[in-house]
Amino acid sequence: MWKLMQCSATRNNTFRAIILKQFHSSRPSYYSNIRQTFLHAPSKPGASKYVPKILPVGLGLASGAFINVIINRNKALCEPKTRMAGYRTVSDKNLRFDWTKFWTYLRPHIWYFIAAIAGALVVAVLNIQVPQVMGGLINILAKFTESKDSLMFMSEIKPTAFKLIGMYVAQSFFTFFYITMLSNLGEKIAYSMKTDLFSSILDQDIAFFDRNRTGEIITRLTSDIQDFKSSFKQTVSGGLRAATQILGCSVSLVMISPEMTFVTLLCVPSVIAVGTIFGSLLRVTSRKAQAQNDKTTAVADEAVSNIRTVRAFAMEDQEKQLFNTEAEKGMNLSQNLGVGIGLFQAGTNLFINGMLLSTLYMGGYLLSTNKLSAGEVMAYLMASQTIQRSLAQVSLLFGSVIRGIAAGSRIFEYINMKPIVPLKGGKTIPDGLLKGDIMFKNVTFAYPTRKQQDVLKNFNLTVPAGKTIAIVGASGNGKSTVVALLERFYDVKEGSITLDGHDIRTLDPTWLRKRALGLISQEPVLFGTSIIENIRYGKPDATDEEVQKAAVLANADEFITSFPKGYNTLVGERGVTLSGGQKQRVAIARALLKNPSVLLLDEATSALDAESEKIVQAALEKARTGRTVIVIAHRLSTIQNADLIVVLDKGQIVEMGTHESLKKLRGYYWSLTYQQQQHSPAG
Ligand SMILES: Nc1ncnc2c1ncn2[C@@H]1O[C@H](COP(=O)(O)OP(=O)(O)OP(=O)(O)O)[C@@H](O)[C@H]1O
Repeated sequence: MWKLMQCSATRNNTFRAIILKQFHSSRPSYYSNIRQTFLHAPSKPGASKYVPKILPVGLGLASGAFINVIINRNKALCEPKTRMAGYRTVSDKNLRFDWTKFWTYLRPHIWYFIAAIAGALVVAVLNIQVPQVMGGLINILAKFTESKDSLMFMSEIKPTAFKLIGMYVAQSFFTFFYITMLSNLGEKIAYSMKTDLFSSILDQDIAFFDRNRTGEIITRLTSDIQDFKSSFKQTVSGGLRAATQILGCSVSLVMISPEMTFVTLLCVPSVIAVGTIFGSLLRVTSRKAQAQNDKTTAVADEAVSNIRTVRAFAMEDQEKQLFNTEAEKGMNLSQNLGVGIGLFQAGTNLFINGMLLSTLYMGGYLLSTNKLSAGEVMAYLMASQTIQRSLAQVSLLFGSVIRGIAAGSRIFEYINMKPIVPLKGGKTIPDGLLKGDIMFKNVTFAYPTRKQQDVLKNFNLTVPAGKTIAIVGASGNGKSTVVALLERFYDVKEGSITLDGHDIRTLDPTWLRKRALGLISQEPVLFGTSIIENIRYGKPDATDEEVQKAAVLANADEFITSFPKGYNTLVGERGVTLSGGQKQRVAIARALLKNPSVLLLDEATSALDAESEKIVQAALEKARTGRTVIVIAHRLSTIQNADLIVVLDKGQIVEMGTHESLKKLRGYYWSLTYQQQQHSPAG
């Protein structure tokens, strides 16, 4: 060591400066990679102040979790009860990554992939060669530290310096090249997966949406796609580079000094072991933190989208408290992650410094015994550092791969999911021939999410074309279910439903919904665009005149034209800037625009006040002409003109007749509904 110091002192400071510069410059990007690998979100300024600097990671994570449990348990005992965050955490355990499917996304862009790999390999090969050329440069520097012949120095150093410059320029160019290729590839794959995923989600059965929360579905479209994309890019670029560099630099090390290589190799297994253990510990914490972030987002999402209910119940404080609790859990997990990352970085730092010192010591010894030149020691240092960095990167990539595979599995789960009721395919009835005869034959049905409970049992109903049938009954007796089955939102368990004698399962569902049926429900939801766009949703190719005609039929034209912007008035999110009656009339116009043969009115006026109901009712009266109509109703006023009234109880028809005949019958369920309505202002 002493000899090495003497050597360094006499040969000037250049050698030391170059070594230290190389050593330090390598670390910022390396550490930012670590953070990128384990943290999904960019680091928060100031977050590190919470992180204790030295703690064994297991102890840190475990004690953090223990303290959290104690704090949360005490809090739970003291805090007032508020709604639960009710967010279903999906287990990834049974999901499998579909490699065949992945290949179908990769195959069309295979040239980008090959180009990216080639570029990354060139960069890796250059990285391997740079230490050797740098070593040559150091040898020339060392040679001229004592002799002051600058002309000679310039001529000797020129070829090596130019070679090095050329290599650095080539390295920059190929780095740019492979990152661009990889970025294009990643974006193209992510785009295809995202659009396929969205398309698959929209194709799913309604039962799928009964089972899964909107927040969870959206997470797959956003953060899972993002995770998969970044993991893919990181794995291809980092993995390839790391593997090539480890291999290439190992060869260089052996060529420079087999003795020193042996000493270095002794450390490799421990580096891999520690890296892997840390990697998996941090990965688990990272996944927990990410899941907790999703949960926090879901709480915020529900509070914001239900702001009117929150305000009406003065629940702002409770919502804030719920959000704070979930956000705090997220913060605690992220802090644990921070402790782990801190320890990992500190440990890596210590290890790299130790390696540097021992290589210097050993290198100095070999230098003093003339077995190695200063340039060779320098080349050795650079190559061994490249290997250390690459090894650390491989262990970090391991976490990224696991995360990417988990995200990919979740994405493919939805993409590969086939709906029971397909959107398209089947017979259609030509326009002129469609009459609108409907028949339910011995229909038994249970919702897929509650298979044990038959909502309809041996349900039989005939609705002749052009007639109006009203279905009444107490709440929860299956009235809306009749409409849902006709729309084929679900398929019947037993029996069949026919339209003009055709089982609806043999008809094209898109044609059925687009052309044959028009559904108007109790709480119509509009899209946050203009009134004209909302009405045109019923028939995208409708002219402005057709839209206006439908609005006139729905008694909507008058109020629409009274707005300063008329049909171009924006209705706000879900139509929030329109009154209930106005929204309903826009929805009626939207349904009438497609000129359906069968009109399904699922309590279409029950959410309205008496005045609005009268206006909407008048609109519906006009719309009924020449159509088969099924009315689901609570109020007698809505069914006075029905040709037949059916009383439903626990999924079975218990009474059937005209308005007058049923009034006389006074069956239990009918009289219940009847009496209720007689005493209500709208009845
Ligand atoms: N998507 C669903 N998944 C599971 N069960 C459901 C679903 N929708 C309704 N149900 C159940 O089916 C039964 C019938 O519901 P349905 O909505 O048809 O009743 P309804 O007579 O229209 O009631 P209301 O007059 O209150 O609207 C109820 O017990 C209800 O809880």
